[in-house]
Amino acid sequence: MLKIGPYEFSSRLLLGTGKYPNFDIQKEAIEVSESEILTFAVRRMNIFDANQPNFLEKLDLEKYKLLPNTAGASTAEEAVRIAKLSRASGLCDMIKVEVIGCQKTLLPDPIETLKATEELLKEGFIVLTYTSDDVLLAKRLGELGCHAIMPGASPIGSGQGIINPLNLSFIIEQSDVPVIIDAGVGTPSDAAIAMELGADAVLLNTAVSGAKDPVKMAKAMKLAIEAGRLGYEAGRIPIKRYASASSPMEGMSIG
Ligand SMILES: CC(=O)[C@@H](O)[C@H](O)COP(=O)(O)O
Repeated sequence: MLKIGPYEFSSRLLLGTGKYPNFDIQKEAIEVSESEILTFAVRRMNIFDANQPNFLEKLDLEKYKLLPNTAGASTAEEAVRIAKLSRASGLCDMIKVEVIGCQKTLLPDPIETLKATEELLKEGFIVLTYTSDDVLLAKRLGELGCHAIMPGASPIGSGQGIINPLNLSFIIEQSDVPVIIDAGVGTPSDAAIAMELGADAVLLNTAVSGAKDPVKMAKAMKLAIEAGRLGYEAGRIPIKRYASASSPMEGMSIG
């Protein structure tokens, strides 16, 4: 089970809701993924105007835990304001902190991310923080008491996969809270590698919504995450420099 704050989930795939070709494909892909947590940018929701299209409108929201995110914020103050707006609208007490420091790379601003996390924890939110793969920053976030740490595999929407597995493994090793690899996943094998490293879950969006067949890719991601987790739990063999026969002859009497 994946445990985040007081909540428990059987799926280890968190899915974004944006950029699908249409709402029917979005709905089908999400269903097939068996994801239980859906994230969306609060800023893109027309919370106060019922006449505007709502990009969650086709979904049976009873079936999912919503994870509003603060995308669009570039300061801690903005992120906190977005989170409070989201909670006031009754969306959820969980929030994904996303404070972007650079519009070209969409990498998070470490200082503002830390500040926003601290403030939102004080406000009683269940805080999941999107961060870079910086090991010490992840440590500081954990010490603050955030409920999950979400280091990026590579820049959002880039599909570059896991650029720094070593840093991610250090983050996973030191963390007392779930580590969710977020952003940059391009293929099912990227997601499987994240899980084999020992991540607790993977959050992705573009790899599914931008695939030629999003529904098929959603299924592939689900299976890859399950396979990666099983592989991690099974324990991989040690890597050896030289060969070691798969059918040893020792103890066999060959005439
Ligand atoms: C939807 C969301 O939260 C994104 O900001 C997230 O980081 C996913 O990134 P990818 O689109 O690269 O999977």
